Amino acid sequence: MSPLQSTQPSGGSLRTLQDESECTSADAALNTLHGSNGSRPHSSQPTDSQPTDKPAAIERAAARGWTKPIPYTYAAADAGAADGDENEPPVTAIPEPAWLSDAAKYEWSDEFGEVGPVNAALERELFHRDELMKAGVLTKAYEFDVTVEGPVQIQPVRDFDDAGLHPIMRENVRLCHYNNPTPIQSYCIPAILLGNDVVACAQTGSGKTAAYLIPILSKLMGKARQLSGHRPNPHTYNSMTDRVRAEPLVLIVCPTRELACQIFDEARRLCYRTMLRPCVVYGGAPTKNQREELEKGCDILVATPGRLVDFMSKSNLLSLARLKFTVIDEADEMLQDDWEDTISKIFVGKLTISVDANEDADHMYLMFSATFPKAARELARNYMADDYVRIRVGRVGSTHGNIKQNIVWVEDSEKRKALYDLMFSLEPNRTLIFVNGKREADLVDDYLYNLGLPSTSIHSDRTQREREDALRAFKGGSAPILVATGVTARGLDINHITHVINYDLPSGQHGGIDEYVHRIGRTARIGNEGLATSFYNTRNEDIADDLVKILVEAKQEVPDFLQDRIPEQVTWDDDTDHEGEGSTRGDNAACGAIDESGFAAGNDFVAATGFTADGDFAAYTRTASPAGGW
Ligand SMILES: Nc1ncnc2c1ncn2[C@@H]1O[C@H](COP(=O)(O)OP(=O)(O)OP(=O)(O)O)[C@@H](O)[C@H]1O
Repeated sequence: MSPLQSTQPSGGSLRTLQDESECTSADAALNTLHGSNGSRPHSSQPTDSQPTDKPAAIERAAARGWTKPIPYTYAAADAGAADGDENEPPVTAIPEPAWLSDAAKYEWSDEFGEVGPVNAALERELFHRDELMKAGVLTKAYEFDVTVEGPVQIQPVRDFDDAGLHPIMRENVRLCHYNNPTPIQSYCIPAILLGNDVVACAQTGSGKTAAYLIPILSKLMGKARQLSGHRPNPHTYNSMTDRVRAEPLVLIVCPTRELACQIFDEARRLCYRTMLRPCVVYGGAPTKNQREELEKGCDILVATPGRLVDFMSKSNLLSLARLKFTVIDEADEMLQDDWEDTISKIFVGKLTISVDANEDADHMYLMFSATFPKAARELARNYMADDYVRIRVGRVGSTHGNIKQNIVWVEDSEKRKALYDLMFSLEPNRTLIFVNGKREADLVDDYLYNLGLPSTSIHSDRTQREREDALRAFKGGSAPILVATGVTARGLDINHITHVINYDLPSGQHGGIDEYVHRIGRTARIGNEGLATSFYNTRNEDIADDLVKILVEAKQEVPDFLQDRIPEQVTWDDDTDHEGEGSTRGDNAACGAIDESGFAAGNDFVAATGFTADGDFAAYTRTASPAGGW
């Protein structure tokens, strides 16, 4: 018997989730469900909670409050506009785009002067949709250690008013309802405005996208006219005679199509009323639509690697010669071997010789992620300027305290039943279920759907049409249960995902603990709270040690069957600033030039004094909290 097995709870009165199925309080249900000692939640004996015929199943799900499952016509079901304020004048709703790349953006006209006029319909579509994320209200004090490493002193900003933003950017930030910068934004905004290359790492859902978009776009606003390529007039545009070659100033590359569309969405909001024109290109959707958008001019290009390289090979369609900023989002994923070739093509002018090379000395390179294993960090340095700034909020790869993490023992053979019962143990809410295989995703989705639960699924074998429709249904609420493979783990930002379930925990070979962190990070974003439930059994022993460290670090309950894995002290092999032999940064970081002066208490920003006498590289750590809420 393995040590793990010997610590499993055994026998006794085996509870079934049926006992909780009629609970009205989610918390009460969870407490009983998982037991105060993390006891095995599911019986291996048959239970009678699962209806045997479909009408009864649908009736039971409806009685619990789940919406009726609908067959595959999601787009039609969700086409409605957001609810409006009675006092607002009627505004014609912008119809849902056929593809996310076609989504409406602010169309600039040269007659506009410095700032474009308000476009009420677009404003409503960009800033007032029900499904947009709402920041949580802080119920407890949060403090993060922020480590900054680099040759320049970064003065964090605590208020967007003091950040030196372009007035239109300031206004757009207000329209986004971003009241205060998050800790990563506090440091990245000044670092990027100062012109530094940046490698940044902060927890999931902490606003990293805006941390780079706000300063980059703000820097370009006001200069766009002089920097951008020729732009046809959108109001008289003739696709036969007026089309131009896209020459973006900003390139943002990320690993998944869904994430690309999401970053594009944020760029659409932050470019509102300016001449900066964002576009997105990603695989699976027709090239025609994306090409047509590029031909109207593009300043901000968000892309997945494959489609980008494809378009880069068409020199009359896309040129990177004007690029001023290259951002790699989910950088550790993008720096994996699979992408190496693509990434070096993207870093033209840095690593490879190309006719279209961008030789601009001012070209800035930025990398962002919530996880950043040491090997990826070392690789990242090859692409950055020598004087790049590295910013990290909390430990690289850590989760944050507002995700309640539950690990429950469920044998493989019992997983479906346990899942079904779990869906009845809590109030119906938007729930994301992760499995490790595409076929499993289909099977689990079918299983739930046939039992009257409003589920849909997404994985890489699905057509892009199906992927976009599934996400739309999930966001719109017509299918509030989404079964997904890891493809959606990274970056997805959907409001009110209150529960993430790891039906399968990620294996060590498939992302391991980093993928776990990304997956559970789909809930409890930007100051909200959420629950992550993971089914665990002997097959997950390979990530058990890291899982326990994550639980202890985030002050979560460790179940009985993992108690013997608790280390005396939680340490992480690669959590060090020593990035390799002879690293100047590492040496200086280690020589104790650290200033612990914080700005959390009373929002007191104290100047960092942690620099070496000769002003060379130094690392310093402060604490930061989301000033006055998110
Ligand atoms: N200052 C802010 N105040 C309130 N909400 C914000 C702020 N900045 C960003 N947000 C919102 O927070 C949500 C999460 O942001 P984002 O997706 O950029 O997080 P992230 O750190 O990139 O997460 P992940 O690592 O999971 O990709 C988004 O809905 C965004 O609109």
